[in-house]
Amino acid sequence: MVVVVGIATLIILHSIFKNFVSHTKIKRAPCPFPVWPVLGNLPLLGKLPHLSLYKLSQKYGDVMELKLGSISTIVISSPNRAKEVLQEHDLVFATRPRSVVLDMFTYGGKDVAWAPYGDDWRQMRKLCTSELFTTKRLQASKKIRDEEFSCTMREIFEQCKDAKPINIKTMLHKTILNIMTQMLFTKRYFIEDGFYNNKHEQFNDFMTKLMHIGGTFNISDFVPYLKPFDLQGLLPQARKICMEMDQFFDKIIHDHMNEKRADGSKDLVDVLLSLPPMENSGDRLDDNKIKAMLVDMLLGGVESSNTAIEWAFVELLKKPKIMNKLQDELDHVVGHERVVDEDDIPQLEYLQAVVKETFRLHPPLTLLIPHENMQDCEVGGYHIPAKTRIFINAWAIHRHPSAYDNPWDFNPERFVGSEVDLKGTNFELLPFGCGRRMCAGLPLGLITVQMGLARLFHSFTWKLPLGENPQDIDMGEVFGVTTPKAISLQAIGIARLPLHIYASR
Ligand code: HEM
Repeated sequence: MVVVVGIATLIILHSIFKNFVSHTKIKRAPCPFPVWPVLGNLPLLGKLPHLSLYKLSQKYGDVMELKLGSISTIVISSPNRAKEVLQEHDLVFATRPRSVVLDMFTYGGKDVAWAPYGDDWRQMRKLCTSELFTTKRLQASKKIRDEEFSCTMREIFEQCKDAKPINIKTMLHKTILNIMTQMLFTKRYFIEDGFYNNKHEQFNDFMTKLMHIGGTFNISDFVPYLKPFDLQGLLPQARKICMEMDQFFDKIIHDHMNEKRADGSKDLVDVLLSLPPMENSGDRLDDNKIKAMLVDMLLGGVESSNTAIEWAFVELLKKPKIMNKLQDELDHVVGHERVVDEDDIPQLEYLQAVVKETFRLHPPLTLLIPHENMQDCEVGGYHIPAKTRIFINAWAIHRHPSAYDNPWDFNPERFVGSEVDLKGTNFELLPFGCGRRMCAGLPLGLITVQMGLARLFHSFTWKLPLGENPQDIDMGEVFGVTTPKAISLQAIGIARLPLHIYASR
């Protein structure tokens, strides 16, 4: 009897002790104040969430837990903690939270970027690496990029003659969109007689709206019981965009199935149409999967590169010595009798440093794409329950004092001779993310930014319109799918190569 009572007492004590230990072990990350009823911390995000969250991290630390509406959200703001999430617990954090509007745009998450982690995502992601973004395919599309940048050079050259200011963002948008649409479906969207026009307004119109609505912070994603009320009126707009987009993509698919190109060349839609089905039905990949991939590539591929190039322009205008040094390198490696070629990039070390420094201070996706954890996990000693939303604040990480001296200063020299690359192995520089969900289009995005800058600064030197001072350039940002400059930059190009070079391209 005594033995039985003794054993029972030991069991009870053990379970009390275990509970006590597990309770004291569970430590939640600090939560900023105030937490409002219904909205939680949402009002703290303001118009520029990456900046507000950076400021909060100065007070609450590198791992914070916010209540956004009813959604628990962890914000990571240092390289070490990013390494824990994206490398040590890569698999646990490999899924994405749902978003009402992006679900509509991506045919219910049939794409890669917004798809939940699972077999469908794995297969689509494999397609990206084995079929769509291979080195061979990137090499094959070199001519497209070369011709598009040449076309842009000619346009700038014409405007140079009257010293006309050029809207850098609008000009690059046309160039990069043309590169993407040519690679995807062999069509240019802004060209007539060698110069751009706005002939394809419908396409341009829904692309602009897609970017805008896709990047809007939707309250329904954070306070799910408000979903039926759609307080911001996003759903009718999203439905209209989806309808127009769907018709547009249907026509592209239809044309591709019915017209074979005389030269036998294949664009990315041809490749997608030639792939076997993932399900056991049909004889090829489901149309919605193809369309969802097109959305990813148009949404992800155009604005991110454009945003980066515009910010580089701003920084180079503000620091003419850096612009001169970049141009000296270009002159030394390329000379004045030809334009820059993609094969020159490995020799252009200072250009690569300028690009890294631009991505550091101005990561186009300031909070990457949100991640979500599939299981409970611990980061920085804090417990993170399953299904928590994760924001990796790349904008804050890139300014972390543990990684950079004078982090607010634009100084490409810091990357000259440094081993830090953009491939997601250095957690102090993560503009393309890292791990399983890192950018699937990195090589294309990177070469577009490098070539864009190389071509534009080798062929022209740049100054602000008369009376404007570089130090007064407005540095305001707008938060959306990407974080571009709020007021687009206008600059005047001055030709710096012999005239026949512009004419011959
Ligand atoms: C300068 C250019 C670009 C930047 C800065 C950029 C940045 C990013 C970032 C930060 C992510 C999310 C990573 C994460 O959540 O951890 C991402 C994902 C992605 N990007 Fe890019 N990107 C660029 C260009 C492109 C291009 C050109 C394409 C394709 C044409 C592309 C396709 C994708 C896709 C499909 C994903 C989703 C990957 C997944 O969830 O598995 N991106 N990108």
